[in-house]
Amino acid sequence: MATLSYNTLDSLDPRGKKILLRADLNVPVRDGAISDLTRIERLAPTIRELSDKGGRVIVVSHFDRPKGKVVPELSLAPVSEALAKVLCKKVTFVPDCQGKVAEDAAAAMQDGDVIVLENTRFYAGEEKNDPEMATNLAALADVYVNDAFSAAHRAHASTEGVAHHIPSFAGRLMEIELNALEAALENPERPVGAIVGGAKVSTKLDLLNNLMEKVDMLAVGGAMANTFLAAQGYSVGKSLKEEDMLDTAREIMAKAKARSCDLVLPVDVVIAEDFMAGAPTQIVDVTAIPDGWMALDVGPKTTALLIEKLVGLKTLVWNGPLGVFELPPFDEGTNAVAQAAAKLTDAGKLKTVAGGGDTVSALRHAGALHEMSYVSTAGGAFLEWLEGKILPGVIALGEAGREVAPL
Ligand SMILES: Nc1ncnc2c1ncn2[C@@H]1O[C@H](COP(=O)(O)OP(=O)(O)O)[C@@H](O)[C@H]1O
Ligand SMILES: O=C(OP(=O)(O)O)[C@H](O)COP(=O)(O)O
Repeated sequence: MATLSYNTLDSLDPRGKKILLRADLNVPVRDGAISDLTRIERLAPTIRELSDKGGRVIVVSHFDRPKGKVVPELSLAPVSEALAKVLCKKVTFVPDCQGKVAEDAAAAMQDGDVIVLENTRFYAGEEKNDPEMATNLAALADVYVNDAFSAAHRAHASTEGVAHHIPSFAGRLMEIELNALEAALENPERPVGAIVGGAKVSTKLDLLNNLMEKVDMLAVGGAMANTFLAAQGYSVGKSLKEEDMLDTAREIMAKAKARSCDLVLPVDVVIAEDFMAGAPTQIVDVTAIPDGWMALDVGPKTTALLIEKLVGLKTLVWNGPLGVFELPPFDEGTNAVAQAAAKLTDAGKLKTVAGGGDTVSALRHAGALHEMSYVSTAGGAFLEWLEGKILPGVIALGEAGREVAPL
């Protein structure tokens, strides 16, 4: 868990400066409405500080994965409205993040103003870390502040490239996340267990390889588990799985055996034919998922097994819900395990560090959020940090920041 030096807001006088603030406004959405405000609430103090001190705050963020195309449903306009409500302050939405529209909006700002630019991932250059896009973003501002720890594992134009052009600083949330995770997990009390679930199989499955070296128990749930079940030769019906990653899953299973890491996979699942509330469900062993059905939650035997495993741990890290918690009854596994973790934490028997946009939402849904020892806004970034990687967005603050003349 390496750390790097970086400038913080303590060394920035924001007055009169245009500040490009990389936030993570990738909030969970359900039925078209924002279902959890945690990322916005955790970001708000940085914006308030910069704006109250006379900075001109240009918020930039991605939202979901539009893959370089303009997808109107993935506009940041509604998130900008939610930000204004949390800040109790006028926030102007700007319908582009580079080019004339963004340049004019930045040029018209007064001290203390806050604007939100449109989704950076509407441009393919964002995820390619295109130098031209990074230059365009940097040209909007005098300084760059990265407060998006949860996107710091992505080397994108707005998280990495831009820091090479203008003086760069870590925002307050970035600072808090890095310090809190280090304090909680630098020398964790063993045994350490990890629960990894959720749906971002292609980006998270690979990192289990390294994570396994850091933990004594690794439990895999959610859609992530389906790939492991398929890799074991079980049919998973039409469950979400990653065909390309079956070999990686096999590698991870073999490595767990060789390293005596306790790899816990579901033994039973809750299945449905349709992805909707009220659809008929069944509980089946993982060996008996019928064609045309989907595993949407861990089953009761798996839930009991996971709770039993928790009792033997001193430290738990958790990213990714165990099922489609947004759609009851597929929230039951996540709820039960979260409540058990909360109880053990409350009793002082377990330290729990959980993170991820949807994980936070799931823990809140389970009524277990406030018992966690630390809650990070980050999921994938948190897991990569835990692997021992220095995240590109953090490296850029430490090293690229020194390539440009200081203020
Ligand atoms: N078995 C499953 N099949 C499909 N989706 C699942 C399954 N289990 C969990 N999910 C979904 O995973 C999503 C969260 O995954 P992810 O984005 O990786 O978590 P986080 O944002 O906390 O890092 C949730 O929207 C949830 O519905
Ligand atoms: O929601 C996020 O990460 P998370 O789902 O791991 O918590 C971040 O906004 C990063 O999003 P990405 O995984 O599409 O790059």
